[in-house]
Amino acid sequence: MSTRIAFLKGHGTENDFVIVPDPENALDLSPAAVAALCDRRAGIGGDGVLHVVRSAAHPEAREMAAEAEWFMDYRNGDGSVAEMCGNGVRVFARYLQHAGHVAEGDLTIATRAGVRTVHLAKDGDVTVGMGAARLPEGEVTVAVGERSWPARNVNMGNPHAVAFVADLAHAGDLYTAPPVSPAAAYPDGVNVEFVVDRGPRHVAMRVHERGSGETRSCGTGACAVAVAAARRDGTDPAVTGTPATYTVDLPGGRLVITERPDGEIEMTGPAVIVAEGEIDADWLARAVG
Ligand SMILES: N[C@@H](CCC[C@H](N)C(=O)O)C(=O)O
Repeated sequence: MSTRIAFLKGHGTENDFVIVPDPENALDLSPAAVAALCDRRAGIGGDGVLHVVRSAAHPEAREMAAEAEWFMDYRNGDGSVAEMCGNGVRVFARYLQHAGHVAEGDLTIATRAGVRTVHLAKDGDVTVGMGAARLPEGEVTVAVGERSWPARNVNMGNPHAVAFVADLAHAGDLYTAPPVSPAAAYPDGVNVEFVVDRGPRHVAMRVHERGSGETRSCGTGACAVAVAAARRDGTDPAVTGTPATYTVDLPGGRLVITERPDGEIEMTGPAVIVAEGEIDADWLARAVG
């Protein structure tokens, strides 16, 4: 009988992930293996993989081991590595609780963007301290077909271009990545958000994610959108001295984002484990070729 690899499936506002627990970092999770797992027809299906590794066992996380026992080794659906995933970190925390590694309450998780603090609430929602946004200087432009928009360059550990549009349909089918210029502003690629207003401090968005295509939600994207909206609306907490809270509606659900005067951003939303099972290691080896 062939070896089995444990997995779970989870999502946060329908941004869905294959969760692969591998505490000692024993698996060879190549880009091709990640892409095979995320394949929605021939694999399990997901926007990305949450590879769950003890920080002490991963070369990229060893230095964070004293602060955070677990490292979220996040991979996009095409197998590429990303610095951070906001929905992913909530689902990662939910998995740790589900597996009995942590209890309800506060915990820390190591990511490539640094250590993140997480609160697992009794009501089921998960709040993540997402750190502060960086706002690189310079104009960027997002285009779809004949239309183009000025966009805000926001870095949440990973890169975003946020464009306010009149209608979310103007983003088109998002089958391919919308061009962002100048390309030099994003040497490692970019996640692109299209945003419309729904009411005071209430917006809706669609996203094209680097390495995954259009997804039903993006946590770092929602944070980038809230930061851009606060600058546009004159509610920048660093200027007003008052926290700014935005409700962000996504195709897959709702996230609530608060930015504080010191720049720290908190994101609250759901995180759900939907299934668990075993991957046939022979199948994975064949799929990788
Ligand atoms: N869906 C995620 C972001 C995942 C990484 C992104 N595609 C990138 O390459 O930066 C989120 O919820 O933040």
